[in-house]
Amino acid sequence: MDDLRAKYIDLIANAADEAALEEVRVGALGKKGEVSLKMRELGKMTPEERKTAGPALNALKDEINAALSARKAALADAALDERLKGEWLDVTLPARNRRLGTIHPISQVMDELTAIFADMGFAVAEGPQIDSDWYNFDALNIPGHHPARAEMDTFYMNRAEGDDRPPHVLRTHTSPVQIRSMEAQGAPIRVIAPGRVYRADYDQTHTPMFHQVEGLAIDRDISMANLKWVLEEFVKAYFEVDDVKLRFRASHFPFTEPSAEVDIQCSWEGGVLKVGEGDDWLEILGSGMVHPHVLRSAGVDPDEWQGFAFGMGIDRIAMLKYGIPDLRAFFDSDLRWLRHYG
Ligand SMILES: CNC(=O)COc1cccc(Nc2cc(Cl)ccn2)c1
Repeated sequence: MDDLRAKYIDLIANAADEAALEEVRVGALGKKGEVSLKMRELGKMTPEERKTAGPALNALKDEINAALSARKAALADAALDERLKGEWLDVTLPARNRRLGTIHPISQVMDELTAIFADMGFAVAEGPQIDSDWYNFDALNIPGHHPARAEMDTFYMNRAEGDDRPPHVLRTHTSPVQIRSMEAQGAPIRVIAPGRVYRADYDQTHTPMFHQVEGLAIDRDISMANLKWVLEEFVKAYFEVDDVKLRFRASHFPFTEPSAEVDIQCSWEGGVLKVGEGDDWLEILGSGMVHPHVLRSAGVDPDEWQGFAFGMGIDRIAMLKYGIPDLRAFFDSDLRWLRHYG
C-alpha cells in the first residue's frame, strides 16, 4: 500500500501536462487501475482483514484524487501563465483614438432645410437624377432653343444608334421632381425637392455636381404674400436670426411669372457673414408664381389652381452659413476638412 501511494504521488507530481496526468489517473483509478484492482481484492478478504484494508484503500483513493485535482489545477495555471506571456495587454496604455464619424455639411444642411420646411407643411419629394428633356426642360416652359439646353451647360446621355427614346439628361435642377409630384398627386400640393443636380461647369464656385432644393405650393388662392412669409420663416430659421429683411427683385424664369430673386440683408464684418443686419444684400434664391404652362404640363388646371415655387443652391447657402470659401472643398473628401466642419 505504501509503495502504491509513493508511486502515484510521484507520478502525479511529475505529470508534464493534463494528458499525462489523465494517464496516471487511469493507471491508478481507471477500470484496470492498480488501486481499483486492489479494491476488487477486498471481496476475497476475511471480514477481519477487510476492516483495516477497506478504509486504508479508500483513504489512498481519496489522497490520489486530491493529488490529481491539485496537479490538474497547477498545470492549468501554468498553461494560462504561459499563454499570458504571449497575450499580455498593458491596460495602462492610452486608448487608440477611435474617431467618431461626422455628417457631411451638405447632408447636415439638407436635414436642416427639410425640417424647417416640414414645419411649414412641406413634404419631401424624390425623383430620378437622370430624366428626359421633357421633364427637365419642356414641362418647365424651357423651349427647344433655350441656352440652358445647350450641351455646354447640360450633360446628355449617349444614345446607341436607333435608340429613339427621347433625349435624357443629368437633371440640371430638381424641378423635374416637382413636375412628377404634381402629375402623381395633383393639387393641392406642398412639397420640397432636395437633391443632386448636374451642370457642365467647374470653377471655384461651380462643380459639375452640386445640390439644390426647390419648393412648390399649389392651392386655390396662393399668392406672393404666402411666398414671402414662407421664405422669411425659412431664412430666420436657417440663419437662426429673430428678424431679417428680404428684398424681392423682379427677375425672369421661363417657369414662373412673375419671378423674383430674393436677397437677404446682411453685413460682412471682417469677412464673416452677419444676416439680418447691415446694409449689404446677398442673393440666396429665385422664386415666383408657377407659370400656367407649367401647371398644364403637369396635368394641373391653371384656371382652378395656382401657387408659388422657389429654388436655391444648397452648397451655396451651406458655404454662407459655415463660412466655406471654396465649393470644391465639399467634394475633396479631405477628412481634415470634413472633421473641421462636420
Ligand atoms: C437655384 N435656383 C434658382 O436660382 C431658381 O430656382 C427656381 C426659381 C423659381 C422656380 C423654381 N422652380 C419651379 C418648379 C416648378 Cl415645377 C415650377 C416653377 N418653378 C426654381
